[in-house]
Amino acid sequence: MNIGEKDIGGPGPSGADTDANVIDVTGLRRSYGATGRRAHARKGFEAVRGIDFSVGRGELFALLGTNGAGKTSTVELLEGLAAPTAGKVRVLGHDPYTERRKIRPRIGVMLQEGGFPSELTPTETLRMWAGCTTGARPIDEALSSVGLTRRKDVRVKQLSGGERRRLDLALALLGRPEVLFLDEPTTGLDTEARHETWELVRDLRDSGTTIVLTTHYLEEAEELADRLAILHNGQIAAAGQVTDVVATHPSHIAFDLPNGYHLGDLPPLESLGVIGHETTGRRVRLRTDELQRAATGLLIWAQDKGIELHGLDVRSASLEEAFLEIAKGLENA
Ligand SMILES: Nc1ncnc2c1ncn2[C@@H]1O[C@H](COP(=O)(O)OP(=O)(O)OP(=O)(O)O)[C@@H](O)[C@H]1O
Repeated sequence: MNIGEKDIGGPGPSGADTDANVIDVTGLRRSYGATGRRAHARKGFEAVRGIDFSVGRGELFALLGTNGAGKTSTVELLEGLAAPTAGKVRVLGHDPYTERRKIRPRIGVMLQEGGFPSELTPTETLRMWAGCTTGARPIDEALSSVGLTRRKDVRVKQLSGGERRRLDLALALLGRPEVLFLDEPTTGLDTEARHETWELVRDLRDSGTTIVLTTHYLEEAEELADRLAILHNGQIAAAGQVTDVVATHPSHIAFDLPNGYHLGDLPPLESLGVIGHETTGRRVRLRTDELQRAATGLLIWAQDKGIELHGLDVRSASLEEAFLEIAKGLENA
């Protein structure tokens, strides 16, 4: 069976949730080491500082952030592994901490480190896990859904890093979760294994599973996320669809200035909507919020002069550039 087939990711048993939102987070805070006693009250360290977001049914929502931004601290609250210091979390209409027994059978969690016994085979590992999973899928189906059928009787210690991550995913999917939490699912994988995992995740989303993904890889969020939030120092620095987050940052045009021409020979840069430029040797880089206007003006100029712009590169900001600018802006704030 393929992971994309409808019966694995689709909504499971119905619960208290009737809204379109599967996850709702309001004013969420989490502190470590705080004590509540008045006489010796200690504030502790606040890792999550009042965040709000929601995730709709069937959406793939990515939480991005630098090291220590508060991603894991947030996701643990969604998974019901800890209680918030303040604010509210609802997953499938329930408080994931106080009503964990209600939501646990309906969520799947892929942690950063699976840590299963290395002497067992994937089949044995899944069988052991199935024993404590409500409504577990057949083991062979779970193995084939992540492409591990051929490796099902090899010891875990002999699996590659990518195969182990796929076994992690198979465990998270064993109970046919409605909501899946993926904590850095491709860290340490090579490019090919990463792309294979992306295919599996896309199939799951297409089959209706709601997915919360944390990742360091901006390209991963760009490839997979319907919406994302960038966390920085426990707060949301930017949020929305990838195109929204990227659209607030300048696009780039780069080209080699033809021999015999100088920067001053170009049309006035402000008239092209250029907001910044730099040159390295003959290479010119322009920044603009009006990519079409700037590119058109430049190309018309080149055509009129009868010259070819070698090495021409015209592109919108990438998520990585937007992310770096947001982080830099916050550091300087
Ligand atoms: N148990 C803890 N006690 C005290 N501080 C903690 C604890 N766990 C995390 N922190 C701190 O809270 C902050 C947020 O950590 P968190 O692990 O949530 O970040 P993250 O975004 O997941 O980082 P990474 O990408 O490195 O995994 C960090 O400064 C971290 O040192």
